Amino acid sequence: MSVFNVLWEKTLNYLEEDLPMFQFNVWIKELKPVHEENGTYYFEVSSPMHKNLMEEKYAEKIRLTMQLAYEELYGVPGADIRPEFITPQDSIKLNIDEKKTQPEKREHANKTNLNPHYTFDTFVVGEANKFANAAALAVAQAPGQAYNPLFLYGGVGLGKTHLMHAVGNQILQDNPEAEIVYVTSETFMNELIRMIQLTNNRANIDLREQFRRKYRNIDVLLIDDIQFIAGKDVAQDEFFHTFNALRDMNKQIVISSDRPPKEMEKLEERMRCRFEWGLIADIKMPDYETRVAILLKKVQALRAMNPAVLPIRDDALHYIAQQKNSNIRTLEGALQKVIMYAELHKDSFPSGEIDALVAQKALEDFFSSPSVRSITPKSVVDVVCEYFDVREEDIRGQKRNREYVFPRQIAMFILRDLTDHSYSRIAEFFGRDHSTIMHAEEKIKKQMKDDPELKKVVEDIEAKIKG
Ligand SMILES: Nc1ncnc2c1ncn2[C@@H]1O[C@H](COP(=O)(O)OP(=O)(O)OP(=O)(O)O)[C@@H](O)[C@H]1O
Repeated sequence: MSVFNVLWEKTLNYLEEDLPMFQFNVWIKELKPVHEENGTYYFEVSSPMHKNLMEEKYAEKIRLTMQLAYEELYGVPGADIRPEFITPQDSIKLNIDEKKTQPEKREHANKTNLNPHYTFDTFVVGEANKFANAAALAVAQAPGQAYNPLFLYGGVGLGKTHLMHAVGNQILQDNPEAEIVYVTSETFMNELIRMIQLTNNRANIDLREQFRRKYRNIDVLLIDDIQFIAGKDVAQDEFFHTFNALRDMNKQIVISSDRPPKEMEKLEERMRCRFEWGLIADIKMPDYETRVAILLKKVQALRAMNPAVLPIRDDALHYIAQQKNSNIRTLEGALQKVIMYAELHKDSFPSGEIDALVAQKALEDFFSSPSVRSITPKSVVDVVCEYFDVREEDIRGQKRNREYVFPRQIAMFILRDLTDHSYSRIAEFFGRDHSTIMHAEEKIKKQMKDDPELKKVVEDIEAKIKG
């Protein structure tokens, strides 16, 4: 799938939740992403009337949503995104059909859901992750031959996903023809369940074949957060056969987990022993110097992407990095918060640079919140249910009435705000895809900016949760 298609798929998920069903089905779903050039994203529309309507009514919404989706996919703001709507005649004039059939190779190289920013170059190596990094590099240089599977484990937000993507990106760079699939175990399970439901209908019997082809006719499988598969019998069984098929053909498998195989209680024995066949490498919390170096690298990347980001002095980075109990994702969150704060208050520090004092001000409440460990998805949902007088099964269920969707999104937002649970972990609790959690987080964040009453509601609920 091309980068444009991946971005559009994610944008569609968001728009589907935001727009009335009729508008979404009639106008938005019909758009055909055809071509991207220097930030302009061309969509083919069915008629001049459709084009006018898109330009007048939906263009801005689509632009903002694509920007949000871009940031969520790649972890950096989507620079200048401009949607453009063209009729089939325009598309001939612009010669877009010709561009669509550009060399096979380029199209192929884009067919991946890897984050291009997660590479070995952007991964900072220190004592805590040097073994995992070396193992990942060895695998990237000799896929299917060095260690198979490579099993990476470690705490939340310490770089497992980053390293997996780095393996994939490196293999793709050396061999643009390689078929690489990155998937979380949660998505693997959801796809499997959907496939099983659909194949109950005999007309769809070849879906099973399609599913198997997707996971077995590839060169590299990167599967993230495998711990969620433990105890799910059908998924474990399917994964067992996928694993065997790939390994028998010397195809590389990289697995990540929050714990080593021997501590995964509900994991079937046959799976455990296969996970132990290759190499098991752990990632620990990086030391202080490495944390500073990681933050520095993030700042450099951010400023390269967006020169308007104010310069940040080393003492500010040291201030952030000294928060010992925070994982890298939390530190990145702190850095983002400092940048946002500085942007809003830049008139009050004439030096134009972000220093430790500014960082300290920006992060007044950030690190002093209660231990993130004591706040669980269940404890948040309990308080939210009480506040809105709804039942837990309605919040965690699939109903889409506003009376449930709104508290559900608030609960998702609060979990991201008060804890360092990953999107996948929260998604798993709500039985949804991680993009739904990202969307809820962004949506509530945006609404809070415009609506002081909502801000107060969220603060009240958060205060109750903190006790
Ligand atoms: N050594 C590092 N160098 C650069 N960035 C890092 C490093 N370690 C972690 N990060 C960054 O921290 C963030 C969180 O990392 P990542 O998502 O890979 O964590 P994870 O271990 O997969 O977490 P989870 O268990 O929640 O899935 C990412 O933005 C990643 O780029």
